[in-house]
Amino acid sequence: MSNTAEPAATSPVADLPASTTSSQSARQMIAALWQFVRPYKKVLVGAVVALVFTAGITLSIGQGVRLLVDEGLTGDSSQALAQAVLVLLALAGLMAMGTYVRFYLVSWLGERVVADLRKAVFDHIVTLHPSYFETNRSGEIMSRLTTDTTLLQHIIGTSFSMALRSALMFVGALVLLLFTDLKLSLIVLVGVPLVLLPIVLYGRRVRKLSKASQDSIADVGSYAGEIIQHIKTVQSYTRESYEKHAFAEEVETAFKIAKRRVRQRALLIAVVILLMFGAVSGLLWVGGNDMIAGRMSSGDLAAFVFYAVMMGSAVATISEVYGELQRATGATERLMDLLQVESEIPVSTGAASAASALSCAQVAFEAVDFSYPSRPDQPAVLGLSLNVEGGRSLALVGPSGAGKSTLLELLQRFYDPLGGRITLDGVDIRKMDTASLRRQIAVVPQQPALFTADVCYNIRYGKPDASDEEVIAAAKAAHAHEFIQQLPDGYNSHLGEQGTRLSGGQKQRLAIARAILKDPRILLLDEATSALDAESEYHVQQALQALMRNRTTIIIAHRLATILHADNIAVLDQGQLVAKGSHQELIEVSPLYKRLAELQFQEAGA
Ligand SMILES: Nc1ncnc2c1ncn2[C@@H]1O[C@H](COP(=O)(O)OP(=O)(O)OP(=O)(O)O)[C@@H](O)[C@H]1O
Repeated sequence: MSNTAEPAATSPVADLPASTTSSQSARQMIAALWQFVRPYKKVLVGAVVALVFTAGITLSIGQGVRLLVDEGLTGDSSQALAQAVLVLLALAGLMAMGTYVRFYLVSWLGERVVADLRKAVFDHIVTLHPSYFETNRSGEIMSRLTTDTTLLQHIIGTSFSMALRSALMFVGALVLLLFTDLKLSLIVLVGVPLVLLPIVLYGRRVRKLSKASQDSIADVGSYAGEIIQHIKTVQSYTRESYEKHAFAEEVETAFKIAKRRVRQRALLIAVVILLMFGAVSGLLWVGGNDMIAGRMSSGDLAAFVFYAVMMGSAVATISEVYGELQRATGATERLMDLLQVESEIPVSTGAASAASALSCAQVAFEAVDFSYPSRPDQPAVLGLSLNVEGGRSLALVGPSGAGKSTLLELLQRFYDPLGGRITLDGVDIRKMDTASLRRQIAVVPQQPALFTADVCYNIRYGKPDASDEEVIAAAKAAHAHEFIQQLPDGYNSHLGEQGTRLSGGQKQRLAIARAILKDPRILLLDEATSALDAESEYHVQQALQALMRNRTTIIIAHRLATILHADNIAVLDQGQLVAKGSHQELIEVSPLYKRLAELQFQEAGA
């Protein structure tokens, strides 16, 4: 009956917004969670049996107390006392056993269900279309994976069982009270609604504040995340004290909201305690008088008070757990919402037309229109038609914001065009299986994405089952082998978070090695704009030449050398194709190209 063993009051996670609609969303929450609990029905049954068993034992302890008082303490025989104590000890032993089983099974269930839920959410997240992550802050998605699931773990592993146990205790204690003394029981029955009323009323207020509190905690988290991510910028502009100040404000706002919530909650607890002990005192007064008048034994009164306190603490526990269950409703809702987001671009449709059947890997953009979901009124690509023959290379040039990167994103189907279509060997890429389409494409981005792992892992990302020899061969072809060998642990050298321990040119060459290992039919290159030193540049160029051979290649070209080597050049401006041809042709027909080329020549000359 003690609710100190598993304190319900504070979970390590912040308060989360609770849903405003009450019992309906609670039912939905249980229905949603049930899908995850169902596979472990046996454990659940075991836990419930243990729970009922321990509740029964706890209730019978009241009878033990009665025996102890009547037979042992107020009787004369020490034999009777010994017997009563033995009965109590036996009950305690059984309870310890039952509690062990209950605690283990229930906590196991909480951990297991949350582990499954986390996996389900993550599995779903990695298949979502990229624009989802533009409209939803990554910090918020992370907090669903960690904070919301941790809260649910607490709820399933602790709060549910406490609520159920308290409900059982409440009913059991009530029945036993009625058997022990009808008049006193009626007093208790009048007292209980008095205790419940403020709980329900105040509970609502606390819930509203919880939502505000959670939102401000999320703000604090994303603020800190951003600062840590850009720590070098913060320090180089010596903005530390400004950031400290701004962060402190966020934290203080969160504190103020939390303070209001805590005050309401403290008030709630105080009122409950006051009412509960008021009721117990009333009971002792009436029952004590009955005992003095000889209408009740002292053991009966002791048992009665025992049950009344048990009932009271059951109600108190439910009041605490109630708030948590409300918060869990919010957390579950958010997780289920996330699970129900449908990817606009399915990763694998199982469609018949597999890109693996590509014959020459010819890429064509046909009257493509596109604007990003976050900027629907601003076209990023407008009526663009462009053709790249299989095995040939096309350089995209144009001022910043012309839509060059967007074309590469569309071709990888991170977004779908709003008008027109993109075809591979004449087949609309929307009709292809997305996974097999992407398997045909390798990208070497301007800022290569490296994972917090070693060199080998990062190169092998292009082909997870590649042998060590294949990895080394790819690194050699990418002109990366020499510098990798000079790293402290060669191919096993750890690269630090996002590959921070490598130079720009080295990162690029790892990305090229990764692409070589993938051995794609189509290659998308976004040349680094940052100037590499002559030697790095030479190595990167060599590596790229090797990689481009016999592959359909689209390059966002910033370097003159690349532009001159490309089979064809497309000039883009404001999402439109303004000219296409060879370098010589374009110099003559496209003033924009001429200007861009002159700038390049000047740079190259310099
Ligand atoms: N995720 C996005 N959400 C909204 N708008 C975007 C997004 N990415 C790019 N844009 C906008 O789309 C337009 C085309 O951008 P894109 O990145 O394709 O240009 P770019 O030619 O590759 O430029 P750069 O050479 O500077 O990389 C720009 O106006 C840009 O602001």
